[in-house]
Amino acid sequence: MASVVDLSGVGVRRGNKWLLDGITWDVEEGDRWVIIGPNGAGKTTLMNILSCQMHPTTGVAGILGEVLGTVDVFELRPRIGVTSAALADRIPRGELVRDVVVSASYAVMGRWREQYDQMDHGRAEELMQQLHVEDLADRTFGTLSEGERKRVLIARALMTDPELLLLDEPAAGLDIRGREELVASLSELCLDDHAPATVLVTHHMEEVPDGITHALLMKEGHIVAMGPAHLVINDETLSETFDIPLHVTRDGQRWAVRSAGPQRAQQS
Ligand SMILES: Nc1ncnc2c1ncn2[C@@H]1O[C@H](COP(=O)(O)OP(=O)(O)OP(=O)(O)O)[C@@H](O)[C@H]1O
Repeated sequence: MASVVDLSGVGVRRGNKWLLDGITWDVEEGDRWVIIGPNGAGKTTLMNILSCQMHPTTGVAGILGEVLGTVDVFELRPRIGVTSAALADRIPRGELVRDVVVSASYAVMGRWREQYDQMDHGRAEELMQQLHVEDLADRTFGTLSEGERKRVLIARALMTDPELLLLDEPAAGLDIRGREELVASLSELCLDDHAPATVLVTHHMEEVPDGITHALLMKEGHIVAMGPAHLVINDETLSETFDIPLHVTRDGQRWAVRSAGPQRAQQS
């Protein structure tokens, strides 16, 4: 399997602070990673390196076989699909859903005069079906629920057939139904052999979809644990990551976590 991400000793420094420190990590084709960590752990900074929006201060960041700093990032970025809240904010609210998806072919937000061919439209239709938003194709983005928007953005991120898919807190701000529908869509994606290597960031174990193969736990800019998800995610590693005693359970393919502190001890 080829390396999609190959980080070696990556650090990012701003002022006196190391936002990332000594990150050595490989993502291979077919991998589906979840990155878990508390607020301020450095997850978004790491995603900014992966999406070629930021260069490391130290170390070597290999992305899709190229080394950041030695390659034109404008050639690399179209090979990477990204969804994030920051990106969602930049989508014009009056844009039709079908145009939000198809316009990714030209890496534009807000369709103007670009011409798309039948293949582009066919691909957009296929992805809207895959993400269960085909019935929303003629609605404007601004009229969608938060959960619907998130699924449309994933369809858009897949439009260019990326080799790496980055999902930064895809379920943030959703109610339980929205979260469950999104996690179901993400599970389908993660279990699809043809889907690109995927890295998903979340704070919540309940949002980890079926099909995730690996986990990277981080805090204060460094890695606490990483490896196959079923080996890495446990009471000890999660408690260390979040600095609080935690108890994690797995029911079927879904994870759940709760405090293992004094309250729980008193109840039992
Ligand atoms: N340009 C900057 N200068 C100084 N500090 C920064 C800068 N950008 C981010 N930070 C700090 O770096 C740390 C890591 O930020 P980052 O956004 O990567 O964390 P995160 O894990 O994504 O957090 P959250 O879960 O809250 O989104 C935070 O403490 C943040 O305040």
